[in-house]
Amino acid sequence: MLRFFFFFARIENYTPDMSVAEVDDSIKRALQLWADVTPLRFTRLYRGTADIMISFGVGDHQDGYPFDGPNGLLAHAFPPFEGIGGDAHFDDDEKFFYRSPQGYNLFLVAAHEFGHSLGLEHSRDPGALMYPTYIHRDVDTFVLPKDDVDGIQSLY
Ligand SMILES: CNC(=O)[C@@H](NC(=O)[C@H](CC(C)C)CN(O)C=O)C(C)(C)C
Ligand SMILES: [Ca+2]
Ligand SMILES: [Zn+2]
Ligand SMILES: [Zn+2]
Repeated sequence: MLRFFFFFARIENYTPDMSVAEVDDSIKRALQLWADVTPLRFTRLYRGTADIMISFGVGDHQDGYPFDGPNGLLAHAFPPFEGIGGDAHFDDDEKFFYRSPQGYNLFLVAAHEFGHSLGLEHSRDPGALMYPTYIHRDVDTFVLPKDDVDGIQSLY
């Protein structure tokens, strides 16, 4: 019998770095990466409280984990549990890109954060998405590395 894990996600605000459509598509594809290899299913909410509340903020944004200005920390997310659990915050002092050979790609950053939102810790494999340091990759050819597939499938 097929069993699914349903998560709700809501984009609370937007970065000025990209168009709304580009942010929406980046987030959608970052969630789809994980759904493609698990019985996870994501539904977008436009109001109210979702499991994964997605927002952009700068400096102290009232969760006890202030951002640090340009570069350094790019984003953070909380492991799944009630309240702030699952939420993903992006440092809007960064310039996020939709598709470009350099800079911080929102899809890649978001995919990493959602790994945390779903319960994954960091990986020691430098090829893994869950490696603690941002590594730029070509988003057109990006597929979820095996280390990450194994990790998420060990949870769901
Ligand atoms: C360019 N700056 C970096 O590589 C920084 N790493 C990050 O901002 C991590 C997110 C990336 C991997 C998307 C933070 N993290 O783990 C969130 O879950 C530092 C290594 C400087 C901390
Ligand atoms: Ca920063
Ligand atoms: Zn935060
Ligand atoms: Zn991380």
